Amino acid sequence: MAIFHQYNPSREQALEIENQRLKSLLDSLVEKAELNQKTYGKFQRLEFELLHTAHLPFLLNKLTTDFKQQLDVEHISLMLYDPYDTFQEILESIYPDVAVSNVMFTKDATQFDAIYQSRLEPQIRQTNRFLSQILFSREATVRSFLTLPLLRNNLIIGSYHLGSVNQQRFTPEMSTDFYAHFAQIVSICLENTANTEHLKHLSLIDPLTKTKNRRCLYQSLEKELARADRNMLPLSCLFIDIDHFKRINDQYGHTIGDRVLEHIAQIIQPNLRATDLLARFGGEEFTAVLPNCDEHVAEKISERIRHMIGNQVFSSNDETKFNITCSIGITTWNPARHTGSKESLVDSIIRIADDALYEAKSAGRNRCVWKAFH
Ligand SMILES: Nc1nc2c(ncn2[C@@H]2O[C@H](COP(=O)(O)OP(=O)(O)OP(=O)(O)O)[C@@H](O)[C@H]2O)c(=O)[nH]1
Repeated sequence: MAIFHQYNPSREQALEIENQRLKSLLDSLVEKAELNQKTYGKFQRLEFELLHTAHLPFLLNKLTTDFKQQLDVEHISLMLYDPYDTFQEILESIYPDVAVSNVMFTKDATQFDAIYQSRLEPQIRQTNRFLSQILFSREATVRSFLTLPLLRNNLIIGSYHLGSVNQQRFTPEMSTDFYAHFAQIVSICLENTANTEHLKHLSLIDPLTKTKNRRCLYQSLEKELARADRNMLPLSCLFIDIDHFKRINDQYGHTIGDRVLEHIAQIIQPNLRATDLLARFGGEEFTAVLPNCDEHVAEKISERIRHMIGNQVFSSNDETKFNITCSIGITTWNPARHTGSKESLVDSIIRIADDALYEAKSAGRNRCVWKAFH
């Protein structure tokens, strides 16, 4: 028996409507997938850029400044947990000339509680003016923002904040999956870069006095001499040595001797400019490199340092007061005058400053001697 379906216009119509509905659903899914693909590609490019940024200040500036456009926000800030000043030490010691903007450092982990309460996950806000003023600058107009906790091994290491003038930029229904993944990469990059840079920093400083060490001195002196040569500017070098330091150790003990050395570095440092370099050459001997400084200024600075050290009153463990003196050897390299070979210039300048120091010691100590570069 043959079965004939009767033509049913309303059924056809319903199918057509259903067909249209499915088609537009499919279109919107395709559109969403394409958008996701685009967003995925964008975040991948950002993450790739981060992973290839080896220097801390450039990484920070990338995050807070360069990425504004790619992340489609007007304001970005970063708060880093820095209980031991590790980040700040790296920036100050390795990159004193590079400015970093919109980065806050905190020793107080409870500051992150104020941002995240107990939920350490991406959070979108639209009306929290109080928090937005803390996270971004006071003047910034922020109508919606996203806060991303930066975590390593379940511990917070920082917080990354994206702020928009547009209230619809971050809405509660928005998915934050891509941002959460991005925050993980940011955390890894920050931690890795900070660790590597911290090791670099430690390899260049003297642990006792926190001045630069001899390795750093040689590296910097080479660079500074090349710069002085390019700019035709004089460069002076000071060798500062405490007189009869052995007696301090013998009389008051090694710990007091160490404390004196720390103190001496603190006395010398404020007499130098930010572009000068102070290093512990070894033992009780410090070296200062003074770019763009002729012999007259170098002698004045040396005399001031010598007086300040001589006037300082030190105390032993049993509160016995004592003074110390120092001798300073100085030399100046002037590219306008010294047109000879530049080979072993670093060694020569150190040798001549050291010779000048030897002369100061031989002449009775507690004095500055300038010796011409030859
Ligand atoms: N406390 C302490 N002493 C150190 C350190 N490094 C070197 N010294 C001491 O510094 C002293 C240097 O002695 P000398 O080289 O004889 O020089 P000086 O006694 O300062 O005599 P002059 O330099 O000739 O005036 C030695 O006793 C070293 O043990 C250190 O890191 N801490």
